[in-house]
Amino acid sequence: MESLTTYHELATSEAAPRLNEAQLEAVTATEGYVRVIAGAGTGKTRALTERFAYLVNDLGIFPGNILCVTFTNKAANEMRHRIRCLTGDNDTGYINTFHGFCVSVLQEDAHAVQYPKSFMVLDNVDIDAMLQIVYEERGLTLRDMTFSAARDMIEMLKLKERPDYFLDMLAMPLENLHQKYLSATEARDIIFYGYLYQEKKCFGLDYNDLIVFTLYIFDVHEDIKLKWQQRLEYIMIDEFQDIDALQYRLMDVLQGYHKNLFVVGDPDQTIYTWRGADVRFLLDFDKHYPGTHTVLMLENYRSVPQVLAASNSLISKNRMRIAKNLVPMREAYGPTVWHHATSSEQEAAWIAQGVEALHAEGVAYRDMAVLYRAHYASRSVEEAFLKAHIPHTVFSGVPFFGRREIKDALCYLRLIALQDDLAFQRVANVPKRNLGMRRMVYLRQYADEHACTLYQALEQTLDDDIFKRTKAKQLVALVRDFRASSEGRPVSEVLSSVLNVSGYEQMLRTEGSQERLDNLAELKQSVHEFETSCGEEVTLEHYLKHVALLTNADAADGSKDSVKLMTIHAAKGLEFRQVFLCSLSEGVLPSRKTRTAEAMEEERRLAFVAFTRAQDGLYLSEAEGFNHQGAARYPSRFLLDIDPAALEFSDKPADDKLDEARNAYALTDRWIADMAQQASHPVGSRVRHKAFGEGKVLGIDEQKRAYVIAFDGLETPRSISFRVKLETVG
Ligand SMILES: Nc1ncnc2c1ncn2[C@@H]1O[C@H](COP(=O)(O)OP(=O)(O)OP(=O)(O)O)[C@@H](O)[C@H]1O
Repeated sequence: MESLTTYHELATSEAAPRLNEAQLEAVTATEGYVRVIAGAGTGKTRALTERFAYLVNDLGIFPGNILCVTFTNKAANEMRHRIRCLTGDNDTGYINTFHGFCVSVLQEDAHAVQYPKSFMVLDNVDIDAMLQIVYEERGLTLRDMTFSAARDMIEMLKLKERPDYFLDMLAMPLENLHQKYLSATEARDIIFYGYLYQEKKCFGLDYNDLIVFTLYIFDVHEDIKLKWQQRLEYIMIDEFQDIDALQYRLMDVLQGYHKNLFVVGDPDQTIYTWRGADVRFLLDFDKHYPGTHTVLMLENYRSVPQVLAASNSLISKNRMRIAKNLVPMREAYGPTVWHHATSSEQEAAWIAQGVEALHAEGVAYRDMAVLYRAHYASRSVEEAFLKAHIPHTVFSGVPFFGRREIKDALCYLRLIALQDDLAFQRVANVPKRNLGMRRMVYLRQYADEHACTLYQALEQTLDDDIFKRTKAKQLVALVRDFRASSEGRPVSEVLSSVLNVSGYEQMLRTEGSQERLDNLAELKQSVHEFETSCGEEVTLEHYLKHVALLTNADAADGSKDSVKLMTIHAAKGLEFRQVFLCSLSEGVLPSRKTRTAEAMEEERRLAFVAFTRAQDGLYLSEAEGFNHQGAARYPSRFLLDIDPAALEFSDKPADDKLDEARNAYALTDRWIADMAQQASHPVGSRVRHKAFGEGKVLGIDEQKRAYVIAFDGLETPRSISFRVKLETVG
């Protein structure tokens, strides 16, 4: 174990960051199955990064033989950067999200399922554009189903009801799939098959497909599977508490040859159950992989003791958990404050004042964050910040990469790289080239008849009369010129140039859309950063696949000195010196949609994730008033979960208000308990009710959670709630 000594020396030397015993163990236990169960802020991410460096620097493993899976692209970028600093190597191997890794597999091996290397990764905006086509073709309206509901439905069908859907995409000829779509009659089927057809037509893959296609290729091509298994000598997975079943399957396949699998997670930070995450994968890891070496990390380096005391007391109220307490390593003082305001406006004003006061004490704006459960909670804070001229950036709402100008710019790049229909439809007439609806219909018909893309249709019909007074020729010339000249050119340069030559930026200048121009500048900057951080040469195709996987949180860079406003989900994995958690009202956090005891615990975990983002100070606030449904607002139960000794108060709510609040929690809890009641008497059985006497169960209303009972002594049947005790008769 010479390397361990070397590493230990390195780890405890002045030059390198110190690692504690548990971290050191996690870093140096490289062989076999290793599970790290660690608390928030205990240095999981640091241990993961150091482990990567240890494998490469000390053990001589090639970065290209290591897969390191992170939860967001932002985390992947950060890790890549940290690892480059540690190893000095530009090749950082496969540090990616599961989806990003699948893109790498498919880029190399999609030919095995007759998909081209240039397949497209679809994001929500692309999916909506496809739905738009389906809705128009089949006369559906948003009243039939909103796009967002349609996207959810497609995802559920793909995951649960029709998990074999991909066979339709792979084995069925395009025309047959088209027919299946045309002959569908129910809205659900029309949307589903219409979408599959659109996807296949442009070789588009959504996030779900990326994993499903990869698994399918591994299933049917033993040689390809073995190649990847052999390549990945070490696999490490961060945020393992939020892994879902498909990702777990993928990981299980990938580790099958070398069997070196390292996972790290915190059961108390599971906040994606609603999206299919299952903490059991972490808890039962040792059962699935016997011989698992488990490391516990509890020493928290992030937060001051006051913040940890509040966090520990909060999460200890969850019943379904393995008890563990975070141990503070910092000694500094820093408050956890509960502020009760009389209105949302006052709450927001208090936050603005707090931010200004901290700023005056020398805290940079970029080191402060305002977190909230739901997007709408940001509005009043934003208004207060505008009034007080506090620089701030909202990382929620319309995602950066979903913004109109960003999507348009990316579609110009796509038009150059792929000439796909979606990109063409989006920007052919932006800026105006006189290629409106009528000419688009003409092109669509031509494309259908000649089985070609819209862009090819335009190329072939350019001299037709219908295009006489248009700028169609300029558009085709633009695409041709850029296609010929873009190879080998940096993507950032192509982007700047196409926005200029196409007249797109000019159009925004004429419109006076400074914010959109600023966003484009930000995009150019992010492309440039990607090029410089990527190491290898970035092609246009490569960049486009990467960007389709980006989410809102990925745009949350730390360069601007502004306060960050984001949802708690977006703040996962991040840390800030000062955290303001606002709108901590019952019905917001916990959300009023909480229907089960499990969901209530997930809400509490969400609050815990928010608390544990804070390094030096945590400010919790809520306001009196009425919620959107017109009911009185109460402080969140999670505030009362906190050990009062860990809190400082700034305007405490009156005691009678708190009593009312406790009554409101009890009501919700009773309702949740009722919802959990199951029917225990089958239809047809005889029962006895304490007031109505004997009767027969006629039916069971699951929706209402009630029996329908014909009592012998009553003329008409009654609905009786599951919650009432009934005796079995006979
Ligand atoms: N051994 C250590 N000594 C000093 N500081 C440390 C040590 N390990 C980690 N830290 C610091 O503690 C903070 C938290 O570390 P890190 O982000 O890796 O935690 P984490 O476990 O991934 O957190 P979370 O799960 O809450 O997102 C960071 O600022 C990191 O630099």
